[in-house]
Amino acid sequence: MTQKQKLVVVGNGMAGMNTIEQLLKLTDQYSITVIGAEPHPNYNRIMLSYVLEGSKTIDDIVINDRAWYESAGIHLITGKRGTKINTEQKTVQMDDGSEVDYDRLIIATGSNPFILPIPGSDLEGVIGFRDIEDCETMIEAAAKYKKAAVIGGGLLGLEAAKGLVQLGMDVTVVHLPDYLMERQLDVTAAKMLEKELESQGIKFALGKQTTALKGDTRVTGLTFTDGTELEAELVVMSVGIRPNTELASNSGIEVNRGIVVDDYMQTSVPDVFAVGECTEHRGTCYGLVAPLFEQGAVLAKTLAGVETKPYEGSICSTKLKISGVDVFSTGTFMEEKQHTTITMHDGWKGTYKKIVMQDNVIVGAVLFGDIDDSSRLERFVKKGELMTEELYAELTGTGGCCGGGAKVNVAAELTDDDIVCGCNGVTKKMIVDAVTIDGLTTLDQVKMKTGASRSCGGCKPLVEQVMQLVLGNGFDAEVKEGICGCTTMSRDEVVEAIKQQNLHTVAEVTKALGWSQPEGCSKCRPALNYYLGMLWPTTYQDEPASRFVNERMNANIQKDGTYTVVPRMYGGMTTPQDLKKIADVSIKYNLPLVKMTGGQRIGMMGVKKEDLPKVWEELNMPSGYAYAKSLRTVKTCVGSAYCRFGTQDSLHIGELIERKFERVDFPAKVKFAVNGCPRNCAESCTKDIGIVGNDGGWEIYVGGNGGIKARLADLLCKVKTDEELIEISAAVLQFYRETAKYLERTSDWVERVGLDLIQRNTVADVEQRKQLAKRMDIALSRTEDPWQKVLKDPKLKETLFEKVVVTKS
Ligand SMILES: Cc1cc2nc3c(=O)[nH]c(=O)nc-3n(C[C@H](O)[C@H](O)[C@H](O)COP(=O)(O)OP(=O)(O)OC[C@H]3O[C@@H](n4cnc5c(N)ncnc54)[C@H](O)[C@@H]3O)c2cc1C
Ligand SMILES: NC(=O)c1ccc[n+]([C@@H]2O[C@H](COP(=O)([O-])OP(=O)(O)OC[C@H]3O[C@@H](n4cnc5c(N)ncnc54)[C@H](O)[C@@H]3O)[C@@H](O)[C@H]2O)c1
Ligand code: SF4
Ligand code: FES
Repeated sequence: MTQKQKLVVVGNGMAGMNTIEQLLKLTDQYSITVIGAEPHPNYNRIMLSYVLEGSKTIDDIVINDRAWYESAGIHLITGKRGTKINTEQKTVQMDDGSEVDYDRLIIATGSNPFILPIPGSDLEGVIGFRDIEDCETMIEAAAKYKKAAVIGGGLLGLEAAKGLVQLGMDVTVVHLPDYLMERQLDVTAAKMLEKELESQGIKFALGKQTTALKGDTRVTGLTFTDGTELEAELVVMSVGIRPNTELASNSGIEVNRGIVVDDYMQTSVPDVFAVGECTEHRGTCYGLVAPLFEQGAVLAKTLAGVETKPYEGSICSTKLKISGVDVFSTGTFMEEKQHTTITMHDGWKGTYKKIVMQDNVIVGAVLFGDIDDSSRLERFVKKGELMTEELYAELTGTGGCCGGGAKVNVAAELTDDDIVCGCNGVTKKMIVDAVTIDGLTTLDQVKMKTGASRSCGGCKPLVEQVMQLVLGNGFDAEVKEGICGCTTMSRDEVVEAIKQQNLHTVAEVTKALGWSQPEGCSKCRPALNYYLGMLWPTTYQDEPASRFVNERMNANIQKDGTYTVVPRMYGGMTTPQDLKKIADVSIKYNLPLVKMTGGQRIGMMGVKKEDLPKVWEELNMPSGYAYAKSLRTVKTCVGSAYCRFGTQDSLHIGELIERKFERVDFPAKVKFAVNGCPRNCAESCTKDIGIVGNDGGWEIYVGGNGGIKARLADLLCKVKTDEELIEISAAVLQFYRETAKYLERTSDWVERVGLDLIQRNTVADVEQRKQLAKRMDIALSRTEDPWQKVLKDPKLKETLFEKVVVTKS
């Protein structure tokens, strides 16, 4: 067997990983290692704007999760920075001193936000907006502070400002020129944009140059050259980016503004390539994904030894991702002497269109208010389309017997090679083939197969139009919710098919049910693993590779790559002996923080991965499952044992419940609370199951949630005895296991299936209730403490937790 060549990528971002995805489609000749400075797997940086404004979560924006790297055989090193390349010996050194050797190397280190070198720029509360950490800092600041300033009214600054307004902050955008987005818009469009954004709550300070930031430790305000000042407790700098060239320049690789590359993304040093925002190609550094993915396509082919056209540079188009604001710009948008323009400005409707031509060739455009023509204009600019009478009539809506007006079917007009999704280089033919050859019928499937609409999402309407063109009435944009893009089947259809066809592994399911990609994806694999375990509780062999990283590691990974260990404390109770053990282990392993959790137990933060098994062994306490879709905590009040108001023994019942239902898998995490009386000190109303003592027995509440979407629990029933309480709790939990969608919290589940159905099955129909409770007991009979399981299995311990020391061979 020939030895695979070693390919190392420094930079686990959008350009580097897109190149690797494209490379894997062409060849398996490389053994790949990826070094990423951030603690996360590869995520969609573009979507950070949506995370900030609250419409997406961090989980939603992960492009390739850790399971993807594992299944692609890629060695992923996160939380480490490449510091120096020895181009003679072909090694990359990392900031912890370890090394990795390469045959070929890709530098994909992206950019750094430019921070204005003015007094006060190092104060607390002054940040750029580039990564998850910045996003989290802003979200935290918005919870504590009121006034924010965003310096720089470009794409990033405006999206940041909108996000902060959504988070409730009073936001002023401070911009140097006297109109916004001057790098993408002309004055007319920029003024229309300003007006629209003002109506959405953003304030503007235009034509202002910041001289200093004020404050002792935390920023309190800005001062400007004209002597005026602005109060701000958070300052976001979005005044442009600088290619991150540090690694290359430390290593003797030619750097100008960016890392200098040729038309095949080769740097000045043999076998060292660069891609993405860190590069400079023919004198240009790019700051949008579409050009970076075009570079990646050329580089992937070069590395795979597949013939490729050279990369000759890109024409950029931009769209602002703020809902309710349609603005687009492509190519040359500011006319000069040599240009002619067509301009249409409708002040009443709030629309603006400008098309710029040179020698009759369309070279650029700006649209505001109505951007339906954006894809066509982008295409015309890329192709250098000539303006004709017909085209003029179409674009201005002035031609035809009815005075124009009829919308052109853009999808029909596209040629096979026309790009539909600029971000991902997806052509019309690729989408048509996905529908006609692969038989795909939903947008999610086409997105999964081709990548179309996976990044900024701006092309979604056009992708749908192309699908509509091919499928006609067979295309329904509002199709039923499939469990992911690998299938059109809903959760219920999948579960039913697993039962009917007696399927027992994830691979069997994806094969038998015709998944579009046999290995599944990060969305469906964990779901199938759960459904299979729920349906075949005594025989199913859990597939750890199909679980999220926290569940595979049995601990919660934190943003610096260390883990949190939370031992079980039944009913929120502990002993002096256990407390001493926690203290001793925390001191021994030098843990930076020991924290009381919201669920009445203790979190030991900052445990190194390789120390996890030792910590578990020395604690010798059961896992608290703080990382799992399982029973988390049973919060209790002191109840009748100690409280003078208490009528019921909440401590006893809380402990009983936690011991009974721990360890079994649920569709999502489950939290309980037990209270000794209706004063409700342990807050039953926001728990998945809340139990409240009353004089004659207990009240059981379901579907509460105190998290992102708060919901008060509904009263399910009142019972008299502890036995009834336990049996109904078991029946509710099992009914939830059997009918909820994977990741659906009880709060959403109760609203979807209805309290009535839950009451009928778990309270009214006693026989059904007993059957459910029995099935819960069967599921519970197979559980085992996961920490002990690892400790008993040296091989598992080694694969999951031994420190990977990368040495030069
Ligand atoms: C909030 C936001 C919104 C955006 N919206 C859009 C949009 O709508 N449309 C669009 O086209 N573009 C958008 N962009 C720009 C787009 O995200 C970037 O063009 C793209 O991410 C650049 O890809 P890259 O791989 O070159 O760099 P990055 O994605 O930044 O990846 C570089 C990675 O390398 C890591 N790294 C750096 N140095 C080292 C080292 N020495 N060792 C190891 N790792 C290292 C970094 O930590 C980073 O994870 C947006 C950017 C932001 C921040
Ligand atoms: N929707 C999108 O396509 C999108 C969204 C976010 C970010 N991005 C990309 O991220 C990168 C960073 O975005 P950006 O907006 O920071 O860069 P940018 O260079 O596009 O805009 C920076 C803006 O800051 C202004 N500025 C410069 N110095 C200033 C000062 N001292 N005071 C006030 N204003 C000043 C500039 O005039 C400019 O308009 C860009 O490459 C951008 O294309 C794209
Ligand atoms: S809920 Fe009732 S019993 Fe429990 S601590 Fe509060 S007052 Fe006492
Ligand atoms: S154009 Fe951005 S995802 Fe398609």
